[in-house]
Amino acid sequence: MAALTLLRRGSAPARLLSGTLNARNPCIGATQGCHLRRHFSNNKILVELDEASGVAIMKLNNPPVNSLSLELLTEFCITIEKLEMDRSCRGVILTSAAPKIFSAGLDITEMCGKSAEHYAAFWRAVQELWLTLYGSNMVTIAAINGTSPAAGCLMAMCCDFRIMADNPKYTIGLNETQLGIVAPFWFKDTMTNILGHRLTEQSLQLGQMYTTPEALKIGLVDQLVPEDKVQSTAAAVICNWLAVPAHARQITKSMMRKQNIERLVNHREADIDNFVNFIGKDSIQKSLQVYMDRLKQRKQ
Ligand SMILES: CC/C=C\C/C=C\C/C=C\CCC/C=C/C(=O)SCCNC(=O)CCNC(=O)[C@H](O)C(C)(C)COP(=O)(O)OP(=O)(O)OC[C@H]1O[C@@H](n2cnc3c(N)ncnc32)[C@H](O)[C@@H]1OP(=O)(O)O
Repeated sequence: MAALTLLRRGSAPARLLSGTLNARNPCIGATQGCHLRRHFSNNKILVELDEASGVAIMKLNNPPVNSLSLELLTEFCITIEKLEMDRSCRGVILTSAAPKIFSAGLDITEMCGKSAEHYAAFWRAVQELWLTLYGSNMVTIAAINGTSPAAGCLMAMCCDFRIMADNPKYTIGLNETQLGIVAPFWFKDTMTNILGHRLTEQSLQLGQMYTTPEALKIGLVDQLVPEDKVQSTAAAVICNWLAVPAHARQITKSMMRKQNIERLVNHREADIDNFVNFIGKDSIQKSLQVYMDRLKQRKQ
């Protein structure tokens, strides 16, 4: 259904080819003071679209930790698609409205004690998020202003560029094995394209969460900046990306990501069956329950 914008639209979409004003650098308008800002929000996602620059700031807003519930996942995809269809939007900065947490990853309660039908609907929504974000034509910049485990890290990895707040308390990584679960092949593929095979293998087996200097060193994030500079740096970086001729950048992005996207599209139903069977196992349910109990005990 949604997703696969890159593949569906194939080459450069008409909306970008027909753009005239500031086609070379759409951020120019923003610096000339002609700010037209549109705000819209669903329950869990806040959006501010600056029509002058063509940049939307999309904030995850699901307190306390931005866990990715079915509701949030659904709203996320609707928002990206809406922005994708909006002629005035060319790029998205993805960030968090929560202090200190970018996203805690998938909402574990959606994967515990529910029916097979629920697990299937949930997993389809997780797939949809990946397809929509990873396959977006827009420039996507992750402004990672907090800790970002598992699917939180996946969301950041789907973006074209990652800027993280240089805070010693923040970590990022795919920690699934620490929960007794397994990152699926498309999480793995996304990380492999960033880190390479060896490092991804090690990272996934250990369920490694990286500190910010470690994440920068291995290339999991592209830039570390002081916490109060995350948004301004993201705004500057996205201007550079938007200055590249859109059709050429999009075709290149499509060329780099197409294979991974097709792999999930072609195995989507089998991947859902796999998830439902896996997550429904007593042993896996027990692992998740133990993990949730530990999270709660940490506070006592
Ligand atoms: C053969 C098989 C082959 C292939 C496999 C097939 C299919 C694949 C199968 C499975 C794949 C699943 C992929 C899963 C991806 C995920 O994203 S899983 C989620 C991983 N996330 C985490 O591990 C993060 C856990 N949370 C934390 O570490 C911390 O909460 C935090 C560092 C994010 C924040 O710390 P604090 O600020 O100290 O906040 P609290 O810990 O007190 O949390 C507040 C509140 O929120 C609850 N919570 C935290 N995280 C989650 C979550 N992810 N989901 C749901 N709820 C969460 C936490 O319990 C607290 O609740 P209360 O106690 O206040 O009720």
